[in-house]
Amino acid sequence: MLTHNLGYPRIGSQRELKKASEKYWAGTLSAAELHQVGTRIRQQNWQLQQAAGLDLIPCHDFSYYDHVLDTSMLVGNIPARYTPLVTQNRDATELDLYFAMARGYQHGGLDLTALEMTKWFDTNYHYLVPEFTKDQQFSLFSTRLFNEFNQASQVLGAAAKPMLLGPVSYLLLGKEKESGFHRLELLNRLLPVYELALNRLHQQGAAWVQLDEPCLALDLTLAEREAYQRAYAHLARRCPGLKLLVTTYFEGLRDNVETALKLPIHALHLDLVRAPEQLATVLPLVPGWLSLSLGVVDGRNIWKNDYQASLALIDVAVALLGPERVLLAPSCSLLHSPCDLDLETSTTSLLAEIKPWLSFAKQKLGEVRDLHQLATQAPGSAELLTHNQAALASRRQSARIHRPHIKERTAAVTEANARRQSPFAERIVVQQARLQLPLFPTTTIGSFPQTEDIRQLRARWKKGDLTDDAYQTALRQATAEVVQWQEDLGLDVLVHGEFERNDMVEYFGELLDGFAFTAYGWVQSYGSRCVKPPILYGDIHRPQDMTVAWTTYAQSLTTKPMKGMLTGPVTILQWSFVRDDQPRALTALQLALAIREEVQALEAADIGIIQIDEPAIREGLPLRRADWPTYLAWAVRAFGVAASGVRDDTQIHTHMCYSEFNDMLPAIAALDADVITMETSRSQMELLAAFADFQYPNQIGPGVYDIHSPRVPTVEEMVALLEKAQAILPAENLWVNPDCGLKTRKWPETEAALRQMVEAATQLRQVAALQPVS
Ligand SMILES: CN1c2c(nc(N)[nH]c2=O)NC[C@@H]1CNc1ccc(C(=O)N[C@@H](CCC(=O)N[C@@H](CCC(=O)N[C@@H](CCC(=O)O)C(=O)O)C(=O)O)C(=O)O)cc1
Ligand SMILES: N[C@@H](CCS)C(=O)O
Ligand SMILES: [Zn+2]
Repeated sequence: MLTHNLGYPRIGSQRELKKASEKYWAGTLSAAELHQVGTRIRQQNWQLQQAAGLDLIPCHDFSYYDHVLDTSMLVGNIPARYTPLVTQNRDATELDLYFAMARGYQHGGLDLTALEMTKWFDTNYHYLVPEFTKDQQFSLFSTRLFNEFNQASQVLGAAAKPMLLGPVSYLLLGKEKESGFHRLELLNRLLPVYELALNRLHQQGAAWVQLDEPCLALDLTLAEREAYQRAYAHLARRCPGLKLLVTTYFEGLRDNVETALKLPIHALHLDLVRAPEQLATVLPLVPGWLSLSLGVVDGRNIWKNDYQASLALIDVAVALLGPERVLLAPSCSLLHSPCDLDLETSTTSLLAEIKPWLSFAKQKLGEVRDLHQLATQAPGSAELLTHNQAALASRRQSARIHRPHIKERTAAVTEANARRQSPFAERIVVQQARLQLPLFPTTTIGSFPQTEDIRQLRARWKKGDLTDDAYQTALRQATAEVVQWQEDLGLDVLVHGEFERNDMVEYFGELLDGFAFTAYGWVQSYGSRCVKPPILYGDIHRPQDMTVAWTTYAQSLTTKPMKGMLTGPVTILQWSFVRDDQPRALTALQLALAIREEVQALEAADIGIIQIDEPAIREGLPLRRADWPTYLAWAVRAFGVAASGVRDDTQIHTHMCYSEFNDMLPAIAALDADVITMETSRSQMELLAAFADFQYPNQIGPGVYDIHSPRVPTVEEMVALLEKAQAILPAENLWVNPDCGLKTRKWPETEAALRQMVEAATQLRQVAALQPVS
């Protein structure tokens, strides 16, 4: 029984890669220094996994930005718009090209947009979407895979297990950039490149190669299933001698079991945390040539593994297949886990109390090793099991988790609590009478640049080097400046800037009872950006106002409407590590009640517009359509509960970003937010056509520029996008705003972009004023 790992966090336990990449982009670190940081992180990760006793250790799980982009680089899928970077700039390196595709490029007269970015399945990780054209060609381009395999094998003193995104998932996760073909038609051109790569790895000494095929756990068409057969028949035939391990995760195989089990591969990985029930279906059908990798340790959450439950799964598999055909592993890559619980050394925090219940990436490797020890009944097994059961029992019995009055309130929520008092058509009339907004009102999504200054201020305050008073005073000053600045720019609906927030979820986690938070529990979100998800371990209670003082202070400085800014219940749920001892729907409802109280407190403080961000509502959508109705029903209800405890003249906004929303328009309409602001600019407003077809009744602010790139949009391109929007949606329903919050941007580009955005709205208003009144 071999133990292995699908992937280890690549940011470094102290976020070394984030810090180095950002310095490299700022021009204060050389490429060689950045590569040194990368090399060091990989080396540490390999050594740590070796020390944990794993048999097969992954390599090429590291990435300087994103592993899907790495695959594009490997197979030479570089969209034509990046060619001038190489032809016009002789000094441009592969790394420059790589980061240009990731972040856009605006230098030396070149203005290249980044690849589109979207959510990696139902996680908070974002990948860069491969672009495909009809005559797409592939060829081996980047040699990073081969270099890293050599490095790993040197460090380990044995062959590492290279991992790469499988060819079918790679194609399915991409997008056609022109009509007239389907990207799966490119498979025949792609496979020879995979074949070359695998054979080269084999020549370098690889025995196993891990090919991630998470799409194999999705709803598949016949053509997609056939593509899997074709792809792996080809690779098995052309790469003899290599042991191919195909991994699936985030869902069960369900109706793809037959397809998966027919693949001529050496081993198949199953996510038995998300879908433990699939083992019973799969086991009797496993062909004689196939080994099973059992993903029994949760790669997506931070709770200690229940050894008894895992052993029950391992034992049945071993009984049927024999130990030599069973591998043990985490459920998915540990990319989604924080690095190391041992770094959490505070003895006074709440976390210290719940620490025995937790396990981060490093500890999860220990769990895989323990499970191997238990499954093979090695000496010390009994103590391991007893210790594990004691930790789980202490969590189950903890008085910290359960609050009867919260359970009663949650049970008493009615359907009326989840609905506004009047329909939108009536609400908008009283809201407009109160707010007096112009046509094409301009606004932003909430956050403004979180500069070094602001972050250091907070770091000093958290360390105790700055008093509460000094911290508050500095934040009030930043808020006052940004209010004045927005007035000067001519924005119509202002925000307070969110300077007091470390993160839009962690901030609320810190203020609500039922959450614990970590000091170093960072997880990569995209590129160099990380999040520190709070740990939702118990019943949720709101002991105090969370945003009212900041919002009312900002409102006191202006006569323009100031938007209250909250994170919605589904997003808090989705971006936290949540309890696994009750249904997510129930946890969402508890969060919704807490947010509802905050919404009501803002209304009572005379705030006329309240935005409840729900960027993660799409991300939480189950990966299988059959499960959608149940999720959407409770998610929409949770939003409704949070949003509906207010008068008709209080305008509720929501915001969503970085996902495909077309397939959930009825649910978005059911949220019944008065205004929704959303990402559309990278996809050139494609989404709006769907809203128009659906005859979406409420107001919409389609993002007119991409905030994930430092690139400053021109007035003309924003006018063009808005004209597109206006051609399909009533002008009086349109708002003008960026894609998402501006916290990741710098001030100069933020000011330039918003100035142009206000100008774009002004031009549209002028044109509208010239139109005859119908
Ligand atoms: C909108 N998005 C979000 C997602 N998920 C969230 N949980 N939050 C989001 O906002 N998912 C989808 C999108 C896109 N994703 C992101 C994710 C992360 C960022 C981002 O800017 N992250 C910051 C970290 C934010 C934070 O927690 N800041 C803290 C700590 C700051 C810090 O690093 N402090 C230093 C000391 C200070 C210094 O020297 O500078 C330290 O601790 O070492 C804070 O502000 O207090 C990031 O930097 O990665 C954006 C979009
Ligand atoms: N209000 C948040 C939403 C991000 S999705 C922000 O502006 O950062
Ligand atoms: Zn957003």
